[in-house]
Amino acid sequence: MPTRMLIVFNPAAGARRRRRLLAALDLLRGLGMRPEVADTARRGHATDLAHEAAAAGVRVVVAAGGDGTIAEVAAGLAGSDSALGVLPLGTANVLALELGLPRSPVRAAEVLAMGRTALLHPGLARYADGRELLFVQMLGAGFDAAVVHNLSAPLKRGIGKGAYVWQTLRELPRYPFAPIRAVLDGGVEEAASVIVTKGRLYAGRFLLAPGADPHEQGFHVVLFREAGTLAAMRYGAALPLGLLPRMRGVEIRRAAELRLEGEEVPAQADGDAAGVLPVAIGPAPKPMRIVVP
Ligand SMILES: Nc1ncnc2c1ncn2[C@@H]1O[C@H](COP(=O)(O)OP(=O)(O)OP(=O)(O)O)[C@@H](O)[C@H]1O
Repeated sequence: MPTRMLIVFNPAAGARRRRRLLAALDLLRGLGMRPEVADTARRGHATDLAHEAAAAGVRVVVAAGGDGTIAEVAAGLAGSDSALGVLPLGTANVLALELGLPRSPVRAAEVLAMGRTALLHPGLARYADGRELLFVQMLGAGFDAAVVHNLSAPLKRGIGKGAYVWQTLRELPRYPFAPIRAVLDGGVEEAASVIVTKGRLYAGRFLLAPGADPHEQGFHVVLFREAGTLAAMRYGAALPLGLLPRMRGVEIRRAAELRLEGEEVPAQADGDAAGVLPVAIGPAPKPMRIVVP
């Protein structure tokens, strides 16, 4: 009989994460479950591990890490019947917050043990060179992607979310704000930065797109119209106050498919660097199941 659950663990962030994983494992074993654990050895490894597990008929493959690990596991499960589980051990854990998953590893393990699933509709980004990238929460182009591209991994491990604040301050005076053309199914838009999102939240529990829902099809496209350091500072200050969606110069459109174009504009997907524009965005060929509370 195939294993019912594989936990794909990203050990890159050190000892504290391992302790949280062990707490979750204790709970699952106490309930008589025998999950297997596989550590990732490199970027992208979680996709291979998840793909092999799905091919072997593993019922639930759990991403134990942050949003990047979740996206990698989801990419490996795409098109299969295996469900995606989440143990939130990352820095921002946006998808976990979006789905209402508990932060405590023991409580999150209880959710996994219950095994209730819902449909998730990931997005698929297609690049000019034919490369495809699956994302579960968002794809950003412009300023926030520049922050992600230049973020120091050791600093992120050391001070967590503070690393984003630090890198934002470094990017503010130097990011060139090249214009972005967003070709939505309803028309063409211009913006300085764009975040294409499946969910409501951003950078943790901050509100970005109030009407979005990862269980539904389609995307909310957040357009940041104003370019420049001052505008980016205003947007950054509004985010933790929950005011971003109502800011002057911020507009939200809905789209089933879209294309983002721009000269040397960086992109990020689910918090990891994701190449440069142009990129075409649409739904993944098949929705997937995700374990939810
Ligand atoms: N063994 C490894 N060594 C180095 N990098 C790895 C390893 N395993 C995974 N990674 C990479 O680390 C990146 C970040 O990991 P992850 O998303 O789990 O945590 P995070 O970035 O702290 O969390 P969040 O995305 O929620 O902020 C992933 O995109 C993944 O590609």
